Amino acid sequence: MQKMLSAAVRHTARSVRTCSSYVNQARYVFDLKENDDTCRQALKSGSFYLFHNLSPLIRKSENTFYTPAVSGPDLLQVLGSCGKDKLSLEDSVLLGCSESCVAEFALDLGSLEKSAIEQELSGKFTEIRNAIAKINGKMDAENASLLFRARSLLQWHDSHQYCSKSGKPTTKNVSGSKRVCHVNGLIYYPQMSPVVITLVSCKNRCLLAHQENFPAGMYTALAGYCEIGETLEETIRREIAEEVGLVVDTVRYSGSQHWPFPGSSLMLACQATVKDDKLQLDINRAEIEDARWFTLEEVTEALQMKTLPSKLPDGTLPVWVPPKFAIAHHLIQEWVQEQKALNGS
Ligand SMILES: NC(=O)C1=CN([C@@H]2O[C@H](COP(=O)(O)OP(=O)(O)OC[C@H]3O[C@@H](n4cnc5c(N)ncnc54)[C@H](OP(=O)(O)O)[C@@H]3O)[C@@H](O)[C@H]2O)C=CC1
Ligand SMILES: [Mg+2]
Repeated sequence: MQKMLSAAVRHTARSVRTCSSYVNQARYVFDLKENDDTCRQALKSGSFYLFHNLSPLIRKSENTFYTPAVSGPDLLQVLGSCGKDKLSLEDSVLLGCSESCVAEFALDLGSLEKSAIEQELSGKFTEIRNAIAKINGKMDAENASLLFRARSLLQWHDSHQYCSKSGKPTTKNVSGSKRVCHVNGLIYYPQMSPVVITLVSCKNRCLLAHQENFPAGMYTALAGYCEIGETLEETIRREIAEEVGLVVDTVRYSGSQHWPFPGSSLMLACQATVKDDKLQLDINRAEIEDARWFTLEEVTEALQMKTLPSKLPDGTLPVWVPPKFAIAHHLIQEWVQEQKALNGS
């Protein structure tokens, strides 16, 4: 979280203490999570990212988009004019802290009237998933990952209002790092599901798939939820066999990303290969609409394509891959770069 905010969005934050190193920042955030009084104090000088029913407030500045950080006093003013009695700063959840140790929070203003807040704060509450194509490449990647974290946390709190054992309401601590049932003492921590996303390749071809619920023309690497008891490698092996009928030969970890759609997932991205005498696909149509082997040239072209490209003269859409926000894009790009390095181009 140390460099989450661009200079453009940090202007309203007031420095309250100095965090000269990443270790200091991490320990400050730990303190905020553990200590309700420290966190309550930090709310007064913190900066706030605002949402409305999980849609973040986004501002446009020339050709870029960003989420404005609103100061505590400014937010109190907005709440004062738009519905102070319905919400307080303590309904926020802690996201982390800036390099100068200003605590950063997210607050969902879904119980207030949207347009009045948008007008007051000169922004628009925008459903992130629908806006990805529009803001692709025009929003700082760190800003996007801050939005993903905030959305997941707010959604988790919204759906964990009651204890699954006692059925009674749960209460969040001030930072929102947990919820507690005061009847039986059960503690709930924000959860996420591990998901593997794998780019299967064989020499100079890689496998991309299209699902019915994807936007038209979008192809991506194969993904699937980890089942309880599985290792990462076992999930990859099972998902690839289930979805396209291939047997994975080698697996290499590539990177990870938090992904807040539809719930909170930790996407674990891997490169996998299959043997070149076993390339015949047997597509599971219940899960995948189409899957194909693509050449390096085809994938290079798809990477350069804008999201939601225009139709070709024959009425079909060219193949395109997920935008830079998605780890799938980086997985595909990594494979292209490795192939080009192998070919010496
Ligand atoms: N960031 C990125 O680059 C990308 C992210 N993704 C994400 O990866 C995720 C998984 O990919 P997908 O191919 O759909 O996964 P799967 O192939 O595992 O299929 C999804 C189905 O698995 C079932 N399921 C099992 N466990 C869970 C769980 N913990 N949460 C939700 N559903 C579960 C659901 O079935 P049922 O509804 O029948 O219960 C769901 O419809 C998606 O949410 C997608 O958004 C995908 C591609 C790229
Ligand atoms: Mg899948």
